[in-house]
Amino acid sequence: MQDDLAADGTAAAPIVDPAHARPHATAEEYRSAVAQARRAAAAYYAGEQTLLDDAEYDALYARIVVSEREHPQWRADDSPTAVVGTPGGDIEHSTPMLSIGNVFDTEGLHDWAAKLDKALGRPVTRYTVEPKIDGLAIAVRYVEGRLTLIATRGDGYTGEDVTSQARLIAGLPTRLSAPVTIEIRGEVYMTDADFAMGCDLRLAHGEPVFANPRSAAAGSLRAQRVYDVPLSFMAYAATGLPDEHAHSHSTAIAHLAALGVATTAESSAGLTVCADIDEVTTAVAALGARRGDLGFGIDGVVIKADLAADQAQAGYSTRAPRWGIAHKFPADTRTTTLLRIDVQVGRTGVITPVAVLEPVQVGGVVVTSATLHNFADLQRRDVRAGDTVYVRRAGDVIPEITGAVHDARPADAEPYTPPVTCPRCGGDIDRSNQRWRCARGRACGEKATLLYFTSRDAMDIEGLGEKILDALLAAGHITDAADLYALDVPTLAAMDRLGTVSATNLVNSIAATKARPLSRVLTGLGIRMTGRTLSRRIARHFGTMDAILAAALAEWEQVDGIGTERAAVISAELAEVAPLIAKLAAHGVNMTEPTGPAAATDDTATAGSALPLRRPDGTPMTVVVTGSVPGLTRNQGNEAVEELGGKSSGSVSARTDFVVVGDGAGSKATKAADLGLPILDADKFAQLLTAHRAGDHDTATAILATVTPTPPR
Ligand SMILES: NC(=O)c1ccc[n+]([C@@H]2O[C@H](COP(=O)([O-])OP(=O)(O)OC[C@H]3O[C@@H](n4cnc5c(N)ncnc54)[C@H](O)[C@@H]3O)[C@@H](O)[C@H]2O)c1
Repeated sequence: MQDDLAADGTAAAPIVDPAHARPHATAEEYRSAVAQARRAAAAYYAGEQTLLDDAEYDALYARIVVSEREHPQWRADDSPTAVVGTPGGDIEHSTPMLSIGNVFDTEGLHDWAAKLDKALGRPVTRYTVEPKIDGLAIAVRYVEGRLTLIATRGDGYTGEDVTSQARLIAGLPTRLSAPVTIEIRGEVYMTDADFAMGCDLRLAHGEPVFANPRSAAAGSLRAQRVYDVPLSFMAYAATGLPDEHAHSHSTAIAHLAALGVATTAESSAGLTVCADIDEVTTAVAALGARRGDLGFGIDGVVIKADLAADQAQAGYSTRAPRWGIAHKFPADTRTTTLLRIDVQVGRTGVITPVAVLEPVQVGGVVVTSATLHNFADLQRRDVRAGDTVYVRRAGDVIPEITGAVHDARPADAEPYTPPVTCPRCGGDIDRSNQRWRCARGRACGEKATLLYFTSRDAMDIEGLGEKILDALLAAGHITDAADLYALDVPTLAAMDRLGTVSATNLVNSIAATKARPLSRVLTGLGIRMTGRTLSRRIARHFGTMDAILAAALAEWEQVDGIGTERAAVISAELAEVAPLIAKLAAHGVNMTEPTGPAAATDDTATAGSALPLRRPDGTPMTVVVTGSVPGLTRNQGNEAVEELGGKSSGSVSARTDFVVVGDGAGSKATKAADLGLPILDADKFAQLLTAHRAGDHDTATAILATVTPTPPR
């Protein structure tokens, strides 16, 4: 079925809006989709290993909805569109426990609000915005303040009695602070911290890990095992409250909190009251941005008409209230194929298994690799190349593999064999700790790191070749880049091949590099996922190393070219090299980026200045350089674009302002012509740079005026 979904493209999308789904071609196909959805839902609600990830389920569901709309005669009684959850139980609910409608974007939200206004015949009085906790719904009865019953949502009309689990659920007191008789509804969920602990416990008991905190909560609620981990509860509704508290959703929730129940309002996500749908949109975006920092999983935001009077007037459809809607977020756990397991050796010699994945959208980001933590964990989880694995991005951390779908394992998948020697230097591995290390520690790989640090792209230390580095390492004179700055003439002069003169020259040339701009130092650190261009952007954006080290993940994403995955990797790697940075700074290495026209690439900076590659509103033009520019290397060509105030890009798209085309230009020039993009000859570009450097604005303007669009082919 995954193949079937992929064929129409729906499975590849993180979320499928029914508006974009295609109906099934035949009644048989429809029925098989219904059967598959039923099986998946049964596993999902039972907290077993999920057969599909949420996005795949949503795609399947969306096609079922569209098929039923176009072929009402096909409609099956057991269609997932006809039932809520599954299966039922012995406890009859006082009122049905319904699902909730979904929207996936701001447009959908506005449409929903417009429909609601129309149904009321007036604007909704006000709204509430609260987290859509990714757990499972329960109804909890209190009689005179004492907890008497907990029931799962089941099929929406009847649920299972799970009262005996009350002791496991934090936030749900067995006695309220007042002797009231009410029914509370809310979500049982597992916090991120409890989920991590739960996975370890299950592994220790030889059981497969849960796919995500939601299925962990569902599994733990129904199971009775000694090692079950704590569950948590958050209330989002109640019946039976007196009018003074029940006249609005926000007052009802506040009263529940006063009775001692955990609610959405005091959670880290909070409950926001909004005057209109624009305020709602802002609140939804704000909560979405904090999604990773809440300490528990949310799969969206729930928006409700706040006033009980508005709710009563709007009423319900068969499956869901009309007065509430969920704005769903992209799923944060997806399944994909593990292509192979790579082994990475970190700067300090730590050896880690890394999963190389079939690219998959997780939480709105394309993920291609994920951590497998350590070898012991990998073996316990029994993850193998070829497996379908769960990939999870909990907020802004590096994606992780939480387990494999063992039922979907190909027959020929071989168990993983960890390395016996360090994959980088071939030396012994120290296995005394769970985190394996090359026995040579930092010394492993330091030559490669040092060579890069001293290279032309980075600190560009003249006269320091590979042979001298080898000799310095062998003699123990240096162990890292910072030690280079402590070398003195007598030490160097005493070495083979180096006399006093050469030694003096080398000491001087090393010392001269202390003044290099921060961008060079950053490049030299060899942070994964950054190169020279990105290091320059980072340096210019933050200005100082202190600001870089203090930057929060959200600030990283402000830097052009840095998305969530990259931000997490870069900041983690920087934290790892922080001691080296401190040591370099102690030797007097410059840790600031010069400002001035050449540095003005920040989108907000120097609007209206004399930088030729700025648009009238001061934002940088996007320029692609392809082929050679006279007098400049490729890197220098890109640097020149930035010096001129533009933003250099490696790929041509409709958003490119113009393309600089030089000798040897290839497919990028062709694509630019296809798109009818303006082209600037490389010679003219070199002249533009010269004119700009000479402060000759008229010539620069005249050259830019020759940039004319080519007609599309
Ligand atoms: N992966 C699978 O195989 C699979 C199978 C079945 C369902 N699903 C997932 O479940 C979803 C459908 O399930 P559903 O019908 O239970 O709907 P839902 O879980 O998406 O939404 C309704 C539920 O939201 C919960 N909720 C959380 N916070 C709330 C709040 N603040 N206010 C009100 N309600 C709140 C309630 O429990 C309510 O029952 C699908 O979108 C799909 O992603 C996945």
